[in-house]
Amino acid sequence: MHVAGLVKEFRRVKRITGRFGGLRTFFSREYDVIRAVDDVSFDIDSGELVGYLGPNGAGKSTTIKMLTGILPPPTAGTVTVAGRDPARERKANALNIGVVFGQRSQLWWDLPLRESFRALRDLYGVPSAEGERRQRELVELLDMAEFLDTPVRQLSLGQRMRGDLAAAMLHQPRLLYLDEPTVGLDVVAKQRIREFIAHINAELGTTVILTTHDLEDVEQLCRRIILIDHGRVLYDGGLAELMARYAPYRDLVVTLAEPSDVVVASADQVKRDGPVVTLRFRSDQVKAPEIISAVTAAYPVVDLSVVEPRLEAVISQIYTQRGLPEMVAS
Ligand SMILES: Nc1ncnc2c1ncn2[C@@H]1O[C@H](COP(=O)(O)OP(=O)(O)OP(=O)(O)O)[C@@H](O)[C@H]1O
Repeated sequence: MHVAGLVKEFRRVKRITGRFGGLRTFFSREYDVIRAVDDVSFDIDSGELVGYLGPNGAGKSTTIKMLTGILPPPTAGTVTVAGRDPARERKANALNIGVVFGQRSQLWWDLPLRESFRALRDLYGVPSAEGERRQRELVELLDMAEFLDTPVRQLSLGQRMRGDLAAAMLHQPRLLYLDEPTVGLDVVAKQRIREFIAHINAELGTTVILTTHDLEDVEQLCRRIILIDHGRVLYDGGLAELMARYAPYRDLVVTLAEPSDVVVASADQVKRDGPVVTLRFRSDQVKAPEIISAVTAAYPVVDLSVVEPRLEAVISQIYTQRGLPEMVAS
């Protein structure tokens, strides 16, 4: 997939307030232009699993919609998916891709899942024996046998999401777009969905583009992330590299036999709460055992643990200051 200089602008009628505002807005010819995607470029190779992340309103869904061809051609720039322009070759592109929008089901509300699956297999022209085999596999992987004959409207959110994922995979697309596939799910249901995503990526080689606000999804699944804000790419690279660059430290949390400050070389005390002291050290310059030895040699230690920086801390700082920080403070 190749995306170059992608721009999408929306025109929105300017709202007029005051007397007869609603009516005047209705007849108005004045527009505001919203640049939802602003010069985005990236390449994604076959078999990658990439997190496409950003705060609310960053332009993620708009990008995904252009990649799937749901939206008309972009304001500027190009998108090529498997050699095709998705907006102009929508049908051919559809055979190559699967899409799941977590907030909105693609299934037929009144039909049982089994019927929805059959209709989709027909729609995509999947030969019936092959379709049956894939369906059986998906039903097993997502543990759906119990509710296969239940109308979609009666399914729980977790069941419905599993149904949507299976529906998107029945024609075995090379590329799967997932827009918040775990939104609103409990921890067990989220875990099941994550395992499924990891499975299809590893076993079928499906390329996955994942949009989510759940950073545990990202930590567990993505090696690479593309981070956007205000329609622009802030970061495109490895998750490990992001952490190493912006949070190259570890915390050693020590509980002492009695309250005291701790002074050791190569680590700074960043917090003290009674006998519990937090020491921070650069993990690229000094190893945890060295700090632990120094502390235990000089202080009566009751308990200790090493705490890794959280992706959440890095991402929330990037969102708050709307750009990449020098280094994340905490
Ligand atoms: N059809 C549309 N008409 C006008 N403006 C739109 C339209 N779709 C999106 N926008 C605007 O474009 C911007 C980006 O929206 P988009 O839905 O792509 O963000 P997002 O990153 O997916 O956000 P979220 O995480 O909240 O889903 C927002 O300011 C939004 O209001």
